[in-house]
Amino acid sequence: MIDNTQQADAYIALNGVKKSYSIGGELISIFSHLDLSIPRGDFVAVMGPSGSGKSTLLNMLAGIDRPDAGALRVGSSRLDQMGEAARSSWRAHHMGIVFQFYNLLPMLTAAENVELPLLLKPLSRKERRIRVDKVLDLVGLAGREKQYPMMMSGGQQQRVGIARAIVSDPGLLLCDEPTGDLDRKSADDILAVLRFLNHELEKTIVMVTHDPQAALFAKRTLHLDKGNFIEEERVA
Ligand SMILES: Nc1ncnc2c1ncn2[C@@H]1O[C@H](COP(=O)(O)OP(=O)(O)OP(=O)(O)O)[C@@H](O)[C@H]1O
Repeated sequence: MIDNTQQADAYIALNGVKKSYSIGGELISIFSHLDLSIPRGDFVAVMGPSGSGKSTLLNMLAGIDRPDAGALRVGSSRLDQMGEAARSSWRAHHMGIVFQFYNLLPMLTAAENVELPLLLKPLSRKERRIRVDKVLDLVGLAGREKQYPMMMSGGQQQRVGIARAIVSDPGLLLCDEPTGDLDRKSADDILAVLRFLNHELEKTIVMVTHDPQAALFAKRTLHLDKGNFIEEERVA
Protein backbone atom coordinates (compact mmCIF):
# COMPACT_ATOMS: atom_id res chain seq x y z
CA MET A 1 0.00 0.00 0.00
CA ILE A 2 1.02 3.64 -0.31
CA ASP A 3 3.19 5.15 2.38
CA ASN A 4 1.46 8.31 3.55
CA THR A 5 3.87 9.26 6.27
CA GLN A 6 5.26 12.05 4.02
CA GLN A 7 1.85 13.77 3.67
CA ALA A 8 2.95 17.04 5.34
CA ASP A 9 5.85 17.51 2.87
CA ALA A 10 3.92 16.27 -0.14
CA TYR A 11 3.20 18.54 -3.10
CA ILE A 12 -0.03 16.66 -3.75
CA ALA A 13 -1.84 15.21 -0.72
CA LEU A 14 -5.19 13.45 -0.67
CA ASN A 15 -6.55 12.45 2.69
CA GLY A 16 -9.67 10.34 3.10
CA VAL A 17 -11.07 11.52 -0.21
CA LYS A 18 -14.60 10.35 -1.03
CA LYS A 19 -16.16 10.54 -4.45
CA SER A 20 -19.40 9.05 -5.76
CA TYR A 21 -21.49 9.57 -8.84
CA SER A 22 -25.19 9.18 -9.18
CA ILE A 23 -25.79 6.94 -12.17
CA GLY A 24 -29.41 6.25 -13.10
CA GLY A 25 -30.52 7.29 -9.62
CA GLU A 26 -28.06 4.89 -7.98
CA LEU A 27 -25.08 6.22 -6.00
CA ILE A 28 -21.86 4.56 -7.23
CA SER A 29 -18.85 4.99 -4.98
CA ILE A 30 -15.57 5.53 -6.89
CA PHE A 31 -13.41 6.40 -3.85
CA SER A 32 -14.55 5.79 -0.29
CA HIS A 33 -11.31 6.72 1.50
CA LEU A 34 -8.49 7.60 -0.85
CA ASP A 35 -5.10 8.63 0.52
CA LEU A 36 -2.31 9.67 -1.80
CA SER A 37 0.93 11.54 -1.41
CA ILE A 38 3.08 12.80 -4.29
CA PRO A 39 6.29 14.77 -3.69
CA ARG A 40 7.28 17.80 -5.79
CA GLY A 41 9.23 16.73 -8.86
CA ASP A 42 7.71 13.25 -9.04
CA PHE A 43 6.61 11.63 -12.32
CA VAL A 44 3.81 9.17 -11.56
CA ALA A 45 2.06 6.84 -13.97
CA VAL A 46 -1.49 5.94 -12.91
CA MET A 47 -2.82 2.68 -14.28
CA GLY A 48 -5.93 0.65 -13.56
CA PRO A 49 -8.92 -1.05 -15.14
CA SER A 50 -11.45 0.90 -17.16
CA GLY A 51 -13.88 2.62 -14.82
CA SER A 52 -11.58 2.41 -11.81
CA GLY A 53 -11.53 6.20 -11.39
CA LYS A 54 -8.32 7.37 -13.12
CA SER A 55 -9.99 10.28 -14.95
CA THR A 56 -11.99 11.09 -11.82
CA LEU A 57 -8.70 11.43 -9.96
CA LEU A 58 -7.20 13.65 -12.69
CA ASN A 59 -10.30 15.83 -12.74
CA MET A 60 -10.04 16.33 -8.97
CA LEU A 61 -6.29 17.12 -9.22
CA ALA A 62 -7.11 19.61 -11.98
CA GLY A 63 -9.73 21.32 -9.82
CA ILE A 64 -12.38 20.49 -12.43
CA ASP A 65 -14.23 18.21 -10.03
CA ARG A 66 -14.33 18.31 -6.23
CA PRO A 67 -14.22 15.49 -3.65
CA ASP A 68 -17.50 14.85 -1.82
CA ALA A 69 -15.48 14.70 1.42
CA GLY A 70 -11.86 14.53 2.57
CA ALA A 71 -8.90 16.84 1.98
CA LEU A 72 -7.20 17.51 -1.35
CA ARG A 73 -4.18 19.81 -1.34
CA VAL A 74 -1.89 20.77 -4.23
CA GLY A 75 1.02 22.95 -3.11
CA SER A 76 -0.52 25.29 -0.54
CA SER A 77 -4.00 25.20 -2.10
CA ARG A 78 -6.83 23.23 -0.50
CA LEU A 79 -8.81 22.48 -3.64
CA ASP A 80 -11.58 20.76 -1.67
CA GLN A 81 -12.30 24.03 0.14
CA MET A 82 -12.31 26.26 -2.94
CA GLY A 83 -15.39 27.28 -4.92
CA GLU A 84 -15.74 27.03 -8.68
CA ALA A 85 -14.30 30.51 -9.44
CA ALA A 86 -11.28 30.06 -7.16
CA ARG A 87 -10.53 26.65 -8.67
CA SER A 88 -10.80 28.06 -12.16
CA SER A 89 -8.28 30.80 -11.34
CA TRP A 90 -6.04 28.25 -9.59
CA ARG A 91 -6.08 26.11 -12.76
CA ALA A 92 -4.90 29.00 -14.91
CA HIS A 93 -1.81 29.47 -12.75
CA HIS A 94 -0.79 26.12 -11.35
CA MET A 95 -1.45 23.27 -13.71
CA GLY A 96 -1.50 22.26 -17.37
CA ILE A 97 -3.38 19.37 -18.98
CA VAL A 98 -2.35 17.18 -21.90
CA PHE A 99 -5.22 15.30 -23.56
CA GLN A 100 -5.28 12.04 -25.51
CA PHE A 101 -6.73 13.66 -28.65
CA TYR A 102 -4.73 16.91 -28.30
CA ASN A 103 -7.81 19.18 -28.15
CA LEU A 104 -6.26 21.74 -30.52
CA LEU A 105 -8.38 24.32 -32.32
CA PRO A 106 -8.12 23.47 -36.04
CA MET A 107 -8.54 27.05 -37.28
CA LEU A 108 -5.57 28.28 -35.24
CA THR A 109 -1.87 27.77 -36.01
CA ALA A 110 0.43 25.88 -33.64
CA ALA A 111 1.65 29.18 -32.14
CA GLU A 112 -1.92 30.52 -31.75
CA ASN A 113 -3.05 27.31 -30.03
CA VAL A 114 -0.14 27.54 -27.59
CA GLU A 115 -0.81 31.24 -26.98
CA LEU A 116 -4.44 30.68 -25.88
CA PRO A 117 -3.85 30.28 -22.11
CA LEU A 118 -1.72 33.45 -22.13
CA LEU A 119 -4.56 35.60 -23.46
CA LEU A 120 -6.03 35.59 -19.94
CA LYS A 121 -2.83 37.04 -18.49
CA PRO A 122 -1.62 40.64 -18.33
CA LEU A 123 1.13 40.13 -20.91
CA SER A 124 2.02 42.20 -23.94
CA ARG A 125 1.90 40.67 -27.42
CA LYS A 126 5.68 40.59 -27.48
CA GLU A 127 5.92 38.85 -24.09
CA ARG A 128 3.39 36.25 -25.27
CA ARG A 129 5.36 35.70 -28.46
CA ILE A 130 8.61 35.15 -26.52
CA ARG A 131 6.96 32.58 -24.25
CA VAL A 132 5.26 30.76 -27.13
CA ASP A 133 8.50 30.54 -29.12
CA LYS A 134 10.36 29.27 -26.07
CA VAL A 135 7.97 26.39 -25.33
CA LEU A 136 7.60 25.42 -29.01
CA ASP A 137 11.39 25.21 -29.11
CA LEU A 138 11.40 23.12 -25.90
CA VAL A 139 9.08 20.51 -27.42
CA GLY A 140 11.06 20.39 -30.68
CA LEU A 141 8.71 22.41 -32.89
CA ALA A 142 10.84 25.48 -33.65
CA GLY A 143 10.08 26.62 -37.19
CA ARG A 144 6.56 25.13 -37.21
CA GLU A 145 4.83 28.06 -35.50
CA LYS A 146 2.61 28.84 -38.49
CA GLN A 147 1.49 25.30 -39.26
CA TYR A 148 -2.11 24.30 -38.70
CA PRO A 149 -2.91 21.10 -36.74
CA MET A 150 -4.22 19.43 -39.92
CA MET A 151 -0.75 19.73 -41.48
CA MET A 152 0.91 17.98 -38.54
CA SER A 153 1.38 14.35 -37.51
CA GLY A 154 -0.27 13.07 -34.32
CA GLY A 155 3.06 13.27 -32.50
CA GLN A 156 3.59 16.87 -33.61
CA GLN A 157 0.04 17.79 -32.57
CA GLN A 158 0.70 16.31 -29.16
CA ARG A 159 3.88 18.39 -28.90
CA VAL A 160 1.70 21.46 -29.50
CA GLY A 161 -0.65 20.15 -26.77
CA ILE A 162 2.28 19.85 -24.37
CA ALA A 163 3.60 23.31 -25.28
CA ARG A 164 0.15 24.78 -24.57
CA ALA A 165 0.05 22.95 -21.21
CA ILE A 166 3.40 24.40 -20.08
CA VAL A 167 3.27 27.89 -21.59
CA SER A 168 2.00 29.37 -18.29
CA ASP A 169 4.87 27.63 -16.49
CA PRO A 170 2.70 25.54 -14.12
CA GLY A 171 4.31 23.32 -11.48
CA LEU A 172 1.90 20.47 -12.21
CA LEU A 173 1.35 18.68 -15.50
CA LEU A 174 -1.61 16.29 -15.76
CA CYS A 175 -1.61 13.93 -18.74
CA ASP A 176 -4.67 11.87 -19.69
CA GLU A 177 -3.52 9.03 -21.97
CA PRO A 178 -1.07 11.37 -23.76
CA THR A 179 0.15 8.63 -26.09
CA GLY A 180 -3.12 6.70 -26.49
CA ASP A 181 -3.54 7.86 -30.09
CA LEU A 182 0.07 7.42 -31.24
CA ASP A 183 2.24 4.67 -32.75
CA ARG A 184 5.08 3.31 -30.62
CA LYS A 185 7.83 5.53 -32.01
CA SER A 186 5.79 8.76 -31.74
CA ALA A 187 4.60 7.68 -28.29
CA ASP A 188 8.17 7.14 -27.08
CA ASP A 189 9.20 10.55 -28.47
CA ILE A 190 6.36 12.24 -26.58
CA LEU A 191 7.24 10.34 -23.40
CA ALA A 192 10.85 11.49 -23.78
CA VAL A 193 9.58 15.10 -23.93
CA LEU A 194 7.61 14.52 -20.71
CA ARG A 195 10.64 12.96 -19.06
CA PHE A 196 12.72 15.99 -20.09
CA LEU A 197 10.15 18.36 -18.57
CA ASN A 198 10.26 16.35 -15.36
CA HIS A 199 14.06 16.01 -15.18
CA GLU A 200 15.14 19.39 -16.47
CA LEU A 201 12.27 21.74 -15.62
CA GLU A 202 11.22 19.85 -12.46
CA LYS A 203 7.57 19.65 -13.45
CA THR A 204 5.57 17.28 -11.29
CA ILE A 205 3.74 14.95 -13.67
CA VAL A 206 0.74 12.68 -13.11
CA MET A 207 0.07 10.61 -16.23
CA VAL A 208 -2.87 8.25 -16.71
CA THR A 209 -2.01 5.46 -19.12
CA HIS A 210 -3.09 1.99 -20.18
CA ASP A 211 0.33 1.31 -21.72
CA PRO A 212 2.87 -0.46 -19.45
CA GLN A 213 5.71 0.72 -21.73
CA ALA A 214 4.63 4.33 -21.33
CA ALA A 215 4.51 3.86 -17.57
CA LEU A 216 8.20 2.90 -17.60
CA PHE A 217 9.08 6.51 -18.52
CA ALA A 218 7.65 7.60 -15.16
CA LYS A 219 9.59 7.40 -11.88
CA ARG A 220 6.91 5.15 -10.37
CA THR A 221 3.65 3.46 -11.25
CA LEU A 222 0.54 3.40 -9.12
CA HIS A 223 -2.18 0.86 -9.85
CA LEU A 224 -5.69 1.91 -9.01
CA ASP A 225 -7.87 -0.98 -7.99
CA LYS A 226 -11.16 -0.92 -6.07
CA GLY A 227 -10.67 2.67 -5.00
CA ASN A 228 -7.10 2.38 -3.70
CA PHE A 229 -3.55 2.63 -4.99
CA ILE A 230 -0.91 -0.04 -4.96
CA GLU A 231 2.61 0.97 -5.97
CA GLU A 232 4.30 -1.29 -8.52
CA GLU A 233 7.61 -2.78 -7.48
CA ARG A 234 10.31 -1.88 -9.98
CA VAL A 235 13.23 -4.15 -10.69
CA ALA A 236 16.34 -1.90 -10.71
N1 LIG B 1 -19.47 13.07 -14.45
C1 LIG B 1 -19.83 11.81 -14.19
N2 LIG B 1 -21.11 11.50 -13.91
C2 LIG B 1 -21.48 10.24 -13.61
N3 LIG B 1 -20.64 9.20 -13.57
C3 LIG B 1 -19.36 9.43 -13.85
C4 LIG B 1 -18.87 10.74 -14.17
N4 LIG B 1 -17.54 10.66 -14.40
C5 LIG B 1 -17.20 9.36 -14.23
N5 LIG B 1 -18.29 8.62 -13.89
C6 LIG B 1 -18.29 7.18 -13.59
O1 LIG B 1 -17.27 6.95 -12.64
C7 LIG B 1 -16.58 5.74 -12.91
C8 LIG B 1 -15.10 6.00 -13.05
O2 LIG B 1 -14.89 6.74 -14.24
P1 LIG B 1 -13.47 7.24 -14.74
O3 LIG B 1 -13.69 7.90 -16.04
O4 LIG B 1 -12.82 8.02 -13.66
O5 LIG B 1 -12.70 5.86 -14.92
P2 LIG B 1 -11.33 5.56 -15.69
O6 LIG B 1 -10.54 4.68 -14.80
O7 LIG B 1 -10.71 6.85 -16.11
O8 LIG B 1 -11.84 4.74 -16.95
P3 LIG B 1 -11.24 4.60 -18.46
O9 LIG B 1 -9.94 3.89 -18.32
O10 LIG B 1 -12.27 3.80 -19.16
O11 LIG B 1 -11.09 6.01 -18.98
C9 LIG B 1 -17.23 5.15 -14.16
O12 LIG B 1 -18.17 4.18 -13.74
C10 LIG B 1 -17.92 6.33 -14.79
O13 LIG B 1 -19.06 5.93 -15.49
